[in-house]
Amino acid sequence: MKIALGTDHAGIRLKEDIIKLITDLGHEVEDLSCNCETSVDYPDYALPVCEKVISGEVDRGILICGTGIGMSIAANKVPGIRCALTHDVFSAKATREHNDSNVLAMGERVVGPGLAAEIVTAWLTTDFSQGERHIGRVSKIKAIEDRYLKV
Ligand SMILES: O=C(CO)[C@H](O)[C@H](O)[C@H](O)COP(=O)(O)O
Repeated sequence: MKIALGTDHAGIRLKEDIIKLITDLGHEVEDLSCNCETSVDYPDYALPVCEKVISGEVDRGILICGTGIGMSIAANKVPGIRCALTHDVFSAKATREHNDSNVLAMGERVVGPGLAAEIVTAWLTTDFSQGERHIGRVSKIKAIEDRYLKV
């Protein structure tokens, strides 16, 4: 798969480890993160990653900020993005199986590099279950987007 990665200044320290991990798992990384530790604004890094996912240029996106919260809020404003803010391995698997999440958000101030690696590995190696109930629920998320896009 092709994975777009975006971090702000508060997620930058996890970046190199995550790039190496994704590459070691056999995937390609497009790094759209900030390049420095000066303060930047997370929506500016969430949006390009989400646009790549929506356009199909990449298969999935990973976003890292201090808590993962700002990135996930911004990402979930983009129609078609199902961004999961995830800080444990169980949820990383569940959100792929149940929600078919296409973006993962994590907080560098919340998880250490070891747990972050386990979360990313679980998220990248788990498929959507294709269960009928899950397909129906994901369709209902799309219906909510469609409703508000018409306004
Ligand atoms: O949006 C966030 C918090 O919900 C992100 O974690 C940001 O990275 C964080 O707000 C950055 O904080 P800073 O004090 O500007 O470093």
